[in-house]
Amino acid sequence: MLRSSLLTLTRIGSNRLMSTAAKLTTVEVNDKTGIATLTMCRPPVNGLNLELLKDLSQSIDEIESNKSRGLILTSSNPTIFSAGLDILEMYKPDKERIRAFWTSLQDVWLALYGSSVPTAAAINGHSPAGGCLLATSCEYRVMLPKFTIGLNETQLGIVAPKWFMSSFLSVLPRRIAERALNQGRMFTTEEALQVGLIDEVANTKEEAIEKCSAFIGSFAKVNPLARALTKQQFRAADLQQLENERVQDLEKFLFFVNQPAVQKGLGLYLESLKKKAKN
Ligand SMILES: CCCCCC/C=C\CC(=O)SCCNC(=O)CCNC(=O)[C@H](O)C(C)(C)COP(=O)(O)OP(=O)(O)OC[C@H]1O[C@@H](n2cnc3c(N)ncnc32)[C@H](O)[C@@H]1OP(=O)(O)O
Repeated sequence: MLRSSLLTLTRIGSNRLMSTAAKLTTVEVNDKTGIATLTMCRPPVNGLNLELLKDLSQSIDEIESNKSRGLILTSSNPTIFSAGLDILEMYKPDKERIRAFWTSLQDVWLALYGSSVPTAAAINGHSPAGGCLLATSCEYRVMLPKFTIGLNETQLGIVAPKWFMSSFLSVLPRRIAERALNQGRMFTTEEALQVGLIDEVANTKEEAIEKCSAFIGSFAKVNPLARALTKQQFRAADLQQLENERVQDLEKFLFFVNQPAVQKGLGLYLESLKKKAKN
């Protein structure tokens, strides 16, 4: 792969840092455990724009092909895991770019939810909407206290697609998932633990990464192929559904996002975020 040949390798202690210039993600492989930490680093809030999504896809592919023992997804921002989709991509969108944006989001979900390696999210900050999608696409979640996580789309007047729901439903009981989605509910760390949206709480990012590593380490004595095929069988129907409906899903998104009422709602929401940021 072209990107692999451009890859620069730097050593930090027992970790190999794999990254290219101007990237919005870094991948660090721990030499002792063989586990890769994939860090999102797009200031100010890790908003998922086209470039970050492309970087995430490439990094996930890289981790798969480098035969890492597992993948831990986290953020370089100390208070935000990811603010979800970058609303600026959807507000007054550019025709070509928004197609590429949604297609890249589909790619990231297919790669992460369907990844053959064990995956865990060290959720070191707020994780609304698309951030929650990434976290629930992983097999295990460890979150720091005093943050929030959830699919808040209905609060913005938009609808989470079926595949967002698949990830959510792979973690939560149907009744809780349905109510939370309908309400656009954001869970505090404590509430998320109580309902099972996250698996553990950690006090620091380092501790969260350790707990994620311990989860991945729990597969050490399991045959990797048997584990990967078992995971993929569990997730096959969800993955296949999006694979089969990718084009329709894109067209549905484009139709919906271009509705004047949706544009108006996104504009107002952006304004409220900006006002809040100023105060
Ligand atoms: C339309 C068709 C169907 C689509 C289906 C799928 C749809 C959506 C999935 C999504 O992911 S939509 C995005 C949902 N995300 C949110 O609602 C989160 C909004 N953000 C926040 O709640 C907060 O920013 C935060 C993440 C809790 C962080 O708070 P903090 O106080 O630390 O930072 P702020 O001051 O609020 O923000 C700083 C800066 O970032 C801008 N910003 C924040 N979030 C977004 C975002 N998602 N997209 C674009 N920009 C964002 C915010 O406006 C500030 O900007 P400036 O004023 O500094 O320019």
